[in-house]
Amino acid sequence: MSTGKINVTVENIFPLIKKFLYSDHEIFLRELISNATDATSKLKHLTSIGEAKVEYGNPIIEVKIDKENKTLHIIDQGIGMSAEEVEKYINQVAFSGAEEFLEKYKDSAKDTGIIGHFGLGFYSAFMVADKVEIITKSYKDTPAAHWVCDGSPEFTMTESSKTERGTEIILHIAEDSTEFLEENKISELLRKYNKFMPIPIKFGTRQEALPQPENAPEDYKTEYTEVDNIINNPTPAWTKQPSELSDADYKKFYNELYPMQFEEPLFHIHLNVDYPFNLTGILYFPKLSGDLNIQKDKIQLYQNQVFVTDNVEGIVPEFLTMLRGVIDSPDIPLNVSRSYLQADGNVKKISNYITRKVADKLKSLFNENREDFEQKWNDIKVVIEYGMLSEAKFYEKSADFVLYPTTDEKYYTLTELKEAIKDKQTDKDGKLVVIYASNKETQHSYIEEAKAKGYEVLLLDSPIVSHLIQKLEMDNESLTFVRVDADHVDNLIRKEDTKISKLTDEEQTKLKEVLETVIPATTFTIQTEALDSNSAPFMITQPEFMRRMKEMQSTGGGMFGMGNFPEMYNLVVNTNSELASSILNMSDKDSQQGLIKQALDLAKLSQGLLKGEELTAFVKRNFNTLK
Ligand SMILES: Nc1ncnc2c1ncn2[C@@H]1O[C@H](COP(=O)(O)OP(=O)(O)OP(=O)(O)O)[C@@H](O)[C@H]1O
Repeated sequence: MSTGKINVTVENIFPLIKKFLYSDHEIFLRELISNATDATSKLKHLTSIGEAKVEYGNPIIEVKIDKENKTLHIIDQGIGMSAEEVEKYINQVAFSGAEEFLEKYKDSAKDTGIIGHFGLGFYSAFMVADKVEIITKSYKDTPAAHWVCDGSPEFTMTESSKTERGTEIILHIAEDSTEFLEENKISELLRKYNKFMPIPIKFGTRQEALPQPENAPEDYKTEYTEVDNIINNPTPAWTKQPSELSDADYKKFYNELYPMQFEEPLFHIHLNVDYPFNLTGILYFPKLSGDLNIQKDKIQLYQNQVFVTDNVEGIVPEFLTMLRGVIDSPDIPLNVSRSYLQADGNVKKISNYITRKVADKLKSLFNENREDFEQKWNDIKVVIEYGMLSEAKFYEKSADFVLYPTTDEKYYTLTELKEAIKDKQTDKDGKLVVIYASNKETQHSYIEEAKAKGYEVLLLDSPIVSHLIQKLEMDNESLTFVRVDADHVDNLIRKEDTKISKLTDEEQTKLKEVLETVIPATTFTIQTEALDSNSAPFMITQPEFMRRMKEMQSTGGGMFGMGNFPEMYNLVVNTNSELASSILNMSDKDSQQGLIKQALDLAKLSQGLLKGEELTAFVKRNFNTLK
């Protein structure tokens, strides 16, 4: 037996580790299983190159709980270590690594961020155990070693009688960590961190039904056999080549990743690059409904099949964090703070690569089956529009596949749209006016009027659309967007002035005065217009500029302070309508006021603005006229 003192300068760093990593104790299991996996993979490599003259076989890693002795065991069949190697790798490497770690991250460890994803390695065992044993036998012909350390820098090392190759780590779980002796807890951790690790991991056994024999009697009772309970899939879809996978395989993997997600993904993107960085993965475009699973089922980041985090902020461009799937890369630095991550050149390249792949995929989906793409548009548009606004590269590429749907479900690209509307929707200054609606129901009458004039009306209803329109207008000088209810239909596209007014200027002024006695200027700005005599006599509109700025502010951006402004409405009164003349010529003040009130209420009704008490009074008044 030998005893010794581990060469650390900090007398007792265990309490420090516990303190700093309090919330992330659970990562110890991931670290130990990673070591076991590495040891097994190394053996595979050594046997394959003829360096290790032993049978590789079908090694597994076993995790075992011994409740009685309050121990947790992690057993592998990998390369193992000789006593000298334990001395070197554990006493020196692991411990000095831990010390270095502490020195470096003493301060940043307090930040929440990515702290849980450090590779603290073997040392992390002491976060949950007050004594750790290593029983290990090297693949080389050396005696097995037994190392014991109780958390102080002192250790003992003896020879062990272990005969099989590999390493067993025994954790004597500390009083304050007994949750790690619970089967459910360990199961949960294995599912979270080790679901796709490359070596099979056994945790207990399970019953498996034996196949029913041929000619089984009617009252045949299914027989069961006990088999290893393997908790992981060592060859997840992203580690395979796209050519090996069918659509069904991709869907199956989606279910494996998100067992609680019952909706199928719309499509997937297989990522695979090995220069200038290594990255594999599969991203899925989900159907984005308003449910909260969006929050829960996120993109998962792996490092060589070990789960790291599902917070991929900074690695995946923000607009794509709404997607699902996995990214696996050994090149993403995990032991650094978020701000560093954002400045890291490799990480930026990864983010650009993902953006480009997503754009390419969207383009090919559009080219290969436009009809199908159109059907999916409603479910993917928010991600795309967000990408157009936030990533210049994506915006450039998006012109190839972004669609502009009409209220009649016709889908145009921007180029097609310009061509389709250029004859009827060019104004007197040569600008192309794109008319759009944001809600088919509430803007129904406006949409109908615009369509009756032969205009195309787009349906742009996502929450960030006002920002997008603003950007499109900036990039296309000859293009201007206007919502159907921004003005009277005759004014949406200003053509040469050929308006003839029935009323003289004095009559128009007088009409305005009369209207203002009933309709105070604080609620509506009255705008008298000589329009087609068949057009609606009263119409409420919302000027484009103010409305858009307000919308932009409520979704971030726009003009400062605009969000607090009240809604702005105009009341367009058609001076060529019969109603305008009637109002003007009425001698009885009460009847005149009644008529104005009725016309205003009808206009409000069509904009969905007549509510509450006003609506009740309106309905009552109108029933009375039916008596
Ligand atoms: N199960 C094991 N079988 C064989 N060798 C092991 C085993 N566990 C640890 N080792 C050896 O001990 C060394 C130190 O392990 P430790 O986990 O502290 O660091 P690491 O794995 O090198 O790096 P990381 O900090 O990323 O985990 C390993 O590099 C390895 O040589």
